[in-house]
Amino acid sequence: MALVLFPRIALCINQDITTVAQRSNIPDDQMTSKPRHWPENVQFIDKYHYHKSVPQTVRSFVQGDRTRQTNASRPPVVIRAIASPSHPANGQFGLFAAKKIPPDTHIMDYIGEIHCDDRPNSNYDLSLYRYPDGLSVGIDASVVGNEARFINDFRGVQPRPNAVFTEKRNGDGELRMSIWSSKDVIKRGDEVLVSYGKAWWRARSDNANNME
Ligand SMILES: C[S@@+](CC[C@H](N)C(=O)[O-])C[C@H]1O[C@@H](n2cnc3c(N)ncnc32)[C@H](O)[C@@H]1O
Repeated sequence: MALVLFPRIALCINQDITTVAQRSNIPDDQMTSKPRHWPENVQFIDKYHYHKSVPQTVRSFVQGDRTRQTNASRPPVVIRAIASPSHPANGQFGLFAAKKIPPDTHIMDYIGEIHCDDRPNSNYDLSLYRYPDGLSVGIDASVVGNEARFINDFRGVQPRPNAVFTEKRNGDGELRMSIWSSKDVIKRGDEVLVSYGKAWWRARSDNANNME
């Protein structure tokens, strides 16, 4: 899994959600209610947005047959500010279980902007699919996304992740990167943590070293 993040884009802090929507030409009917602690400079969405770098064939592949319809329900997680000096993401946000989550349970899907261009500076960019010819499809949640964008890596927090990313088609046939609980129960109040993968961290430490 290659999760890749931007150093937070310096969008104007008091820019409201309407302004972001207008700027990105997003229809009003795609605006959904924001969860608590949602940042003002990120648009909350529950459906993919498609960047112009995505060819129609790729878009059709991601969307699938779309003959079925499912209703999305609110995920069993909440966004919470981290205020623990021992947490490596102290001062940021994380995703926490709002209720007990049984093992091997679908928690939610990672939603953002589907793109086929390179986003080397995004820290919210997750790899969705790679074609044999090397074309890569990513989901970038740096500017638009859902609660899943707040999931942290387990390193320095817990000995192991309690959740995993799994590529799967949803009930509508759309290709999603979903978050599932792993083999253990996640207790109410526990932080939900995945592994971003060693390559994700290596890429960032290489970048930091190159800037020295
Ligand atoms: C996808 S975001 C996760 C949500 C982020 N904490 C936030 O509040 O927006 C990835 C960023 O979270 C932070 N992060 C996540 N897991 C971390 C960890 N184990 N140690 C240090 N930083 C972490 C890093 O700043 C990373 O670039």
